[in-house]
Amino acid sequence: MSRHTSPFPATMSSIKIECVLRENYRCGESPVWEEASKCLLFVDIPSKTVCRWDSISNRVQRVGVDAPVSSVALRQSGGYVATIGTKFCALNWEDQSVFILAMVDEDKKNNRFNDGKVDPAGRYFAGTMAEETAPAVLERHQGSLYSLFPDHSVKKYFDQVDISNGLDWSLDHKIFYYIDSLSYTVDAFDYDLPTGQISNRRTVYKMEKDEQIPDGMCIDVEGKLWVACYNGGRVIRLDPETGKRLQTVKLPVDKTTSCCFGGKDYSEMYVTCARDGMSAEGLLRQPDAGNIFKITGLGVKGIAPYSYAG
Ligand SMILES: O=C(O)[C@H](O)[C@@H](O)[C@H](O)[C@H](O)CO
Ligand SMILES: [Zn+2]
Repeated sequence: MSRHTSPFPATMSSIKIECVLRENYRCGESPVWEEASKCLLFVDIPSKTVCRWDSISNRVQRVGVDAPVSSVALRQSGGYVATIGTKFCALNWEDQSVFILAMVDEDKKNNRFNDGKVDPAGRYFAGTMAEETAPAVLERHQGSLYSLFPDHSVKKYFDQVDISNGLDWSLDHKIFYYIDSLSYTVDAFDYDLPTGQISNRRTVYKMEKDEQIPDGMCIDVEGKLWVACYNGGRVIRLDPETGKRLQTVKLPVDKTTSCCFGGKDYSEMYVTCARDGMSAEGLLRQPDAGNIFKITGLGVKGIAPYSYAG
C-alpha cells in the first residue's frame, strides 16, 4: 500500500473513547450539551445531584436536590429544568434554588420520574417508574409518560410503563421515538408537533440478547438513533426505517445509561454510565464505572438539544 493510501476506506473513521470525568457516579444519566457554556449537564439519579462539567476548564459544579433527579434540560428563559422525584422543576443554577412547576403520580408514592427530554416545540417530556430495589428490579407497569407544556400544564400520554427511558424526535419532527426499557424494544409514534399528540405506536428495533436493556437514546444528523445499552457496555446506532443495527461502539463499562452529542459542531458523543448494581469484582475490573466518556471519530454529528419554552 502506498503511503498516500489510507488503510481504511474513506467512510471508516477512527473511533476514540476517552474517559473525561472520573467521579464514579452511582447512576449518571441525561447528558445534555449546553453550547453557550461548552458544558455537559447530567444527573446522578440516586445521589440527588445535578452536575455541570465545563469542558474548557475541566471543572464540575454540583447542585444537590431533595429527591432523586432523573433528567435535566435547558430552559429558554435561563437556568434549567429537571425532573426531581415526581416533580417537574425549574432549577436556578446561580442560587441553586428549585421551583416546582408541576407534580405527577401523586397517588403512587413509590414512583419517581426517569429519563426526560425537551421536544422541538419546547415541551418537556418525561416518564415515571416505580423505584427500583436493584437495577431493573421493580414493581411493573407503574409508570406513565407525561409532558410539561410551556404554560406548565401536564399532559399524560399513557400508563402501564415499566421503566420509562430514552426519547427523541425525528429530524422532520413527525416521529417520536421512545424506550420502555423492559419491553427490550425501541418504539416509534407519529408525532404532531403543533399539539404534542402521539399516535400509532410501533416497534422499530428489537434488542439482541447481548445488547441487554435499552436505556437512553439520541438522534444524529442522518436521522439514525443511538441507544445506550444498560448491562451491554455499548452504544448502538440504529436505522429506525429498516429496523437494522448499523454500528456498535463498545465501552469499557457495562452499565452504559445514556448518550448525547456535544462538543464542536456536535461532533463528539458523551456517554454516561452507572456504578450502582456492580459487584466488588466488577468494580475492580471496571474502575471507570460511573464515569463520563467522550467518543470522537464517529464520523456523524448530532443536533443541538431543544430548550424548555416555559
Ligand atoms: O438510568 C435509568 O434509566 C434508570 O433509572 C436506571 O435505574 C437503569 O437504567 C435501569 O435500572 C436499567 O433499566
Ligand atoms: Zn435511563
